[in-house]
Formats: sequence, C-alpha cells, structure tokens
Amino acid sequence: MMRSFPQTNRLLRPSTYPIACCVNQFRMTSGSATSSSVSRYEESVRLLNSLQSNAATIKKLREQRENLQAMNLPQCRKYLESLKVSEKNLESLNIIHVSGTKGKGSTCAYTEAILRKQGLKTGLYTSPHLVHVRERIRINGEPVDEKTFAEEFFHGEVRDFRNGLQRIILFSVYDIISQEHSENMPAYFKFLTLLAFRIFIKLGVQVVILEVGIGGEYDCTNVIEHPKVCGVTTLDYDHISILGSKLSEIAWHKAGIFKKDVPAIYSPTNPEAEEVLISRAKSKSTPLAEAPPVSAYHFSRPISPGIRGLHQFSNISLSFQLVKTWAEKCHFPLPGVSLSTKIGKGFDIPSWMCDAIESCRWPGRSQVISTDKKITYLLDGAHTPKSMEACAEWASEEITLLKKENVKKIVLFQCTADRCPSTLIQYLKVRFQKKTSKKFHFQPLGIDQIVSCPTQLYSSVDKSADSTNLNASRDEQMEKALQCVESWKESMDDPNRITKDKMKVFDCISAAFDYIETESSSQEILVLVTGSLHLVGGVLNLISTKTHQTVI
Ligand SMILES: Nc1ncnc2c1ncn2[C@@H]1O[C@H](COP(=O)(O)OP(=O)(O)OP(=O)(O)O)[C@@H](O)[C@H]1O
Ligand SMILES: [Mg+2]
Ligand SMILES: [Mg+2]
Repeated sequence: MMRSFPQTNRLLRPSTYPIACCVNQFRMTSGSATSSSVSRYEESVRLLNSLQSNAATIKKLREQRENLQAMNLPQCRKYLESLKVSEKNLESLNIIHVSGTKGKGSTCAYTEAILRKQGLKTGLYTSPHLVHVRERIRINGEPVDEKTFAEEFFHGEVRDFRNGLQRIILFSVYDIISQEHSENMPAYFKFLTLLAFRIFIKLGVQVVILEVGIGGEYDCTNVIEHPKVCGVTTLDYDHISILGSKLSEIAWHKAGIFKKDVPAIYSPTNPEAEEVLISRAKSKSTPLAEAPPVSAYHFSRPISPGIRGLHQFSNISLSFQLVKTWAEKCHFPLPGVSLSTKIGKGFDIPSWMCDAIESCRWPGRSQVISTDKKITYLLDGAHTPKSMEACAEWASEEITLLKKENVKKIVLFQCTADRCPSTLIQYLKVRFQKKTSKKFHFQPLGIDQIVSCPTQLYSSVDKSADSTNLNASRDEQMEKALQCVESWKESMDDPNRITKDKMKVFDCISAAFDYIETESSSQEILVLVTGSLHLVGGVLNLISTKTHQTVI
C-alpha cells in the first residue's frame, strides 16, 4: 500500500538536489583516469582507498590528536560549503543520529526497517562495511548501486560551450574536493560521510539514520546541526586511546551529539556514565530519557527478532524510542502507536512493527551459515568486553540449538587497533551462567583450537578492493595474531596441555579459511569467527565467492 503523507507535513518533503559544481577550464575528459579495463566504480574505490591513512601516518597523527580532533568539524563545514550542501539540505534529511559503543549499527538497522515498513524512503549510513563499501550507504535498506556511487564520486561533469570556450563543469564530490582542497583532502571516513550526504540529498530520502564513526563530539557526522532525535547505545570500552579509559570519559564523547531541544534517548549504562550523559544533556538543553527494558512494551504477538541474541533487545527498545520520537517530531502517524506516550516509556507494538523487527537483517552480527562442506560458521563482529560476553552467550545457545556440542570447534579470532587480546579472549573460555528450570549452571563453549590471521583478505594488497584496509601494518597484525593464540592458550585451565598444532597463525584470511576447509574434509567443524568485523567481513566474502551463497 502506498503511503501518503499529511499535506501539511513540510518536514518530510524530499529536498532538491544541490547544484554543487566547480569549473575546470583545463581538464579534458580524454585525460581522465578511467580506462576501458577499469570500471568507474572500481576507480572510485581505488581513489577512496588512497584517502586511507597508513599505519605510519596514523601513529604520527596520534601525537597531534587533540588539535586534529578539534579541526574535524570546521573542516567538514568547509567541504560541505564547497559541495554546496547547506544546513537546510541536511535538515531536510530528517536525521536520526546514533552514537554509542556497541549496537549502533544494529539499532540503526532496526530503526530503518521499521520506518521503511511505513513506506518511507530511507537512507542509512553505517560503518564499517563487511564486503562492499557501498553497504555503508543504503537506500531503502539496500546498498546504493555502483552507478550512483561512482557518479557522485568522481568525473561527474557537464560540458559548457558558451563563448566559444569549452569548459567542463564538475559536480562529483571527489572532483570538487580535490580541486578546491587538494592540499587538505579529507580522510576515508570523512570523505564517505560527505558522499553519503550528497547521495541522500540527490535521491531525496525522507529520513536518514546516521551512525557515528568514533565517539561523537568530534566525529564528522556531528557536522549536522538539526537532527530530529539522537540515540546513545550501550557504552563499553573501545577506542580508549582516543576516547579515554573510563566509561564516564567515553560517555562525554558520545553525548557530544546532543543538540539543544532535540530529544535524546540512551540505553541503560552505569551510574557514572549516566551522570555524564545527564549533565551534558542539561548543559545543552537536551530533553533526555533512558530507554526502558523490552518488557515495558506490549507486543501484539511473540517475535523472533531478525538479529539474534538477547543483547539485541536493548537495541530494539532504543530503536522503538527513536522511531516514536522521530514520528512525533515529524508529525508522521504510526498506525497502532500512540505518539502521546511519554518518551522513555513502553508502548503498544503493533503487528506491522513486529514484522519489521523480524525482517531486519544485519549480517556479521550473530549470523549462522552452514556450508555443504560440513562446516557451520557462527559469525559475530564483537570486539569489546561487553560484546565478547554477549557473543559467547549467543554462541553457546546457538551450539545447543544446533546440537553441535560434540562437533570440533575452532575459533577464528583476531583483534585489531588498540584492543587487548587477553582481555577479549577470556570471554570465549568463560563459562557463563545459564538458567534451566530455575537452576543456574555453567556451560563451556568447548573450543578445541584457535586460528588467527591479519584481517587482510589475501596476502597481497589490491588497492582497488573494497576490503583494503591500510590502517594497520601487516607486521603489527601478525604480532597481534600471535598474541591472540598465546592469550587463548593462557586462558585455558591447563595451558600446558595445549599443543602447538592447536594454535595456528596464517598471513591472511584466505589462508586461514583454506586451512579450515581442509580440516573439514575429515570431520564436521563448527567455526566461531569473532574479534573483528573486518575479519568477519573477509570470511563472509570468501564464503560467498567460494560457495555462491548469498550471505550478506
Ligand atoms: N547492546 C549490545 N550489547 C552488547 N554487545 C552488542 C550489543 N549490540 C551489538 N553488540 C555486539 O557488537 C557487535 C557489533 O554490533 P553493531 O554493528 O550493531 O555495533 P556497532 O556499535 O555499530 O559496532 P562498530 O563499533 O563495529 O561500529 C555485534 O557483533 C555484537 O557482538
Ligand atoms: Mg566502534
Ligand atoms: Mg557500526
């Protein structure tokens, strides 16, 4: 059924496409970098990857972090100005802005799925990607197509023959930015954020769900000044070298997205972090509420959410709050939902909303894939203490449900950036408490072997591949892989019984994947892939190319 919007609702009218352009008198199309053998899309990805900072640059930048962080937003404003993206254009996107440590992507995915169910044209901006960089920019839940991505990226041009002079007018993001800011090109994430805004505006989406990259206060998504509602998901320890090592410090950054008179809702957190959220909201005149437990809602029927795991219920509750608050602000009626319910309180969840929650797909998070090679993959991109705990709990339940208790279990694990292998890996061994018939008992995950590798897909780097990540050096990642297997051994009850053949390190994901496939020729195997979303993405990439299954 097509949905018609209230005529009076100015807010939901799609914006007009900004005619950002710059004139290049000198460049001729024949001189373009696109050759017939390289598609325009591949060329876009190669240029995008050239904006990634390599490991050595990141180290250098770290030393000047304070200054650089503060520069981020003023720079973004300059780029937007060059692109002729006005505050009004951004406001017309009716943005829902989401920060937090864990569950941002999942919360955004649920929020998007619900609003799309009501016929809205949605834009969704998330990070990181699993296989294709286009996954980060979604239109109506689907990754933006290659053509649109490439067109907005570079070599979008029209010719102007006025006054007998041929002028080429550029309108794509890379062309404009590289012409006007050649000395100061935005880095990868910043560039993608600008590109996403341009694509959303061009396609006239009616709502954008915008995931923060890192932190909030200084994140380039925070260039938006008038979101409709903000959300803060579960807080945990991550990016501590940037955000601080206390939850209260982390909360300060996350609350940086709060805006005057724009309602914000947060998932429950510890008292110190909550205090910071509340005081920052107060100083910014932000109406703030805590999302209630999922039991506060009245579901019209039992549901089986599209993203598995009990931890997802806090994300679901937050998405309900974001949707309802957004609808209220945009005067967009939600059938079966009373918009007058107070923010932070439970409300009736009609059956169409249950359908949306069930149909939501967010690969790489609590995902199960069985291949015909006698391998069951459990994939989850957990990479913080809380998410590793949630992952272990989910994996253990899944193993029981799938009746794979007695199957050989391998963990394919890597931990990246400033995260600590020994802190994270202990959760895989932890025997968590499971409640059965009013009794608690401990259930081990029963992992027999660990495999680790850098999060690089192949041993040689292809700079035009979507999966290219130059942020960490191969040597650093190999070092981390060795630490991972050692930490796993140390976490065992009897480390001396762990033999070398139970601890494998490979130089790329593909080599690790081939090893696991070979192992499965003689026995059934269950593989838990976790510790990094880049690792999970690489494995999904290999499963889909090698087994031709649709996995993302
Ligand atoms: N509410 C939660 N509590 C604990 N762990 C969670 C929660 N939601 C998601 N996770 C875990 O975090 C991982 C990443 O989920 P998701 O992509 O939703 O979060 P994110 O905040 O976008 O993460 P990233 O930092 O990678 O952008 C999942 O694989 C899952 O293990
Ligand atoms: Mg993160
Ligand atoms: Mg994310």
